[in-house]
Amino acid sequence: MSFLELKDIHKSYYVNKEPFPVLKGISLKFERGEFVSILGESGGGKSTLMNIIGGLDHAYEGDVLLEGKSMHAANEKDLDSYRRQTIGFIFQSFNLISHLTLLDNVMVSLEMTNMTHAQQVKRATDLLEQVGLGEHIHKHPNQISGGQKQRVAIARALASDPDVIIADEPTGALDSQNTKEILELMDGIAESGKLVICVTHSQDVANHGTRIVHMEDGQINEDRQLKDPFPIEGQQLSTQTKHLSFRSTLKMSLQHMRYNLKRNLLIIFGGSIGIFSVILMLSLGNGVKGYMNDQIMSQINPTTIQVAKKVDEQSASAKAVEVTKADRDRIDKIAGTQSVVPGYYVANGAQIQNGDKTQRIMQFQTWNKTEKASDITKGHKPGKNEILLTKDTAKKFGKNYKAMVGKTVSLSLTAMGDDNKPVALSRDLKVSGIIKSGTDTASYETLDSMYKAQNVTLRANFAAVSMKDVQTTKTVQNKIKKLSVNGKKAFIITGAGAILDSLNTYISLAFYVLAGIAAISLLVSAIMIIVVLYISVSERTKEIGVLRALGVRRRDVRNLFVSEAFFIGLFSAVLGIILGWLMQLLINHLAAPAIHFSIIQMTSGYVIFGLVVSILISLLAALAPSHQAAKLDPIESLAVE
Ligand SMILES: Nc1ncnc2c1ncn2[C@@H]1O[C@H](COP(=O)(O)OP(=O)(O)OP(=O)(O)O)[C@@H](O)[C@H]1O
Repeated sequence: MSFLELKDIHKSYYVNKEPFPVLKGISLKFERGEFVSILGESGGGKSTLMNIIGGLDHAYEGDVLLEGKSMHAANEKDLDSYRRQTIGFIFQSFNLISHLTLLDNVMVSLEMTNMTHAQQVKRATDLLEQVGLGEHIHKHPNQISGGQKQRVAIARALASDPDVIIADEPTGALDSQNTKEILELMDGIAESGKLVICVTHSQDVANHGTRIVHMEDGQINEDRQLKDPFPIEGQQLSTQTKHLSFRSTLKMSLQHMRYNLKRNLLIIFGGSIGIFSVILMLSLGNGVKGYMNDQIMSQINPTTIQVAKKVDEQSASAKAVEVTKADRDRIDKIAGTQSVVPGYYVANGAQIQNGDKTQRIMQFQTWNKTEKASDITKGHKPGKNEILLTKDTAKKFGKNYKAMVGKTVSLSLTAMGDDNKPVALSRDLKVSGIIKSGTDTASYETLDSMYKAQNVTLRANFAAVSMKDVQTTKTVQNKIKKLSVNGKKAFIITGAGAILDSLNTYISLAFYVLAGIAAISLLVSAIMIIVVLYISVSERTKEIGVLRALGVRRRDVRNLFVSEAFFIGLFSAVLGIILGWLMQLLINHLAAPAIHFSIIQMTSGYVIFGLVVSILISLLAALAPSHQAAKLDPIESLAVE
């Protein structure tokens, strides 16, 4: 049984569906320790035969037997492992991976062996020393000469200790001195008990080996033994291989990114702008919402709301809009309410007279908990026959507005009788104090007695409902909104509480629109990443071919591009977050004197969101290009100039 045997190999290429036969029945036997040169005219099918022997091409008739075992039934996985374990390729154009150092070029093969990392580094260094490149291991391929490149390729081919070395015109690109040295190295390989098969045009090179096989018209027309094969000592154990680990693909993609640092930094910067704008928009939305709430909350009591009757007509009668005792009891039953008190709001404008000055005031209502007692700057809340003036109203009666406290003013307003006839009411009230914001107020009892004095009934047109905290207020507010009479909603929330809710909705809406615009820049980054990865795939086609020839699986090639996209996404997100954070510091610092509030409020939620979105977008963008890379045919990829 021969070590490697080719049995009646036929191979045709199909051009426009027409078969073009290249190999027409090749049968050959090879042994370890042989240095076989395959000679023949150009286009005679030598490379085609090498691809079949090397497990790169599976579409042929006939059979390849390795130690008697047929390769015909081999699937893709078997062929990957065959190339890793049994074959070492040496190419005419060296095919080193440009972004890896010489050491790492050799390491690619070794990373697919069961050796420890330290053993791998030692073996790669030893091999490079053996081929005379010990001092250059950290150089990149573009920093060494052609002859040196071919030595690296030899070291790489030998790395995983394969049984067969296939060399396609290994000296084709070298001068005579380098040719001599490379042939000596190859001699040494055969001498070490490996099978060396070398395609060449040069008779001199062929004469160097132990055997010459001559091909013509797709067949062997001469098979000549020059010397005895090198002796093999015992059964050789080759190194066990495995597929490229995920860690190695991550490392390789980082190495590639580092090699193309400038370009990748630009891409990452581009990507980060998308993430930066999304995070900044969300944080700004958050900040503005917080600011608005803060502003409004500072003027109202957030745990008390005003509830009015929901009526369809604009000018409903006082009776129709009355929030009755029954209504208040209904509201009071809702869990979470602490107090429900009647209130009256004068919409028609009331008048306050102080001496000869009369002021018309647009808002007047009965004192209730929506007013903030803490905002009373002088005096106290209105008691019986008292009135509390806002700072604005008080100022209209004189510069020294605080002097109004204790004075008596006359409050006039128009009440509506049950017969819908207006009744004028007026009473002298003592100014109990000044409040810096809110409404001019008197107590409900005071107003009630003013009404009674004129035989008019005061009908509460709102109820002030108090809760224990803001959260309960929201829940109760929603429950009140749901209460109905005859299938129709019974109440509406009035006052600042109502504005707050809709304001928040508008702010959120506005910022979702802005975040949407920022999302467009994310989309642009995604397209950019897709384009970049496609360019990268086409730039690296040859490298993909080399990796496949070394036994790297399709899946690992895909992972290589996916990991690169992952890193682009990750680094873009990190940069975007840092930029966003810096912007937050800057804007908040600049805005602080004017608004005393952090207008940009980045949360950890937004940071995580940005990170996840960026990585997801990059991975999605990598889908098609990485799939394309994995799909590439290794022979075609290697043939790319
Ligand atoms: N993918 C392909 N599709 C169609 N024809 C092909 C393809 N690859 C090779 N051929 C043809 O098959 C024939 C053998 O090609 P191959 O590369 O094996 O020759 P070769 O002996 O290695 O030539 P050279 O010494 O010039 O490298 C050539 O005529 C070539 O044009």
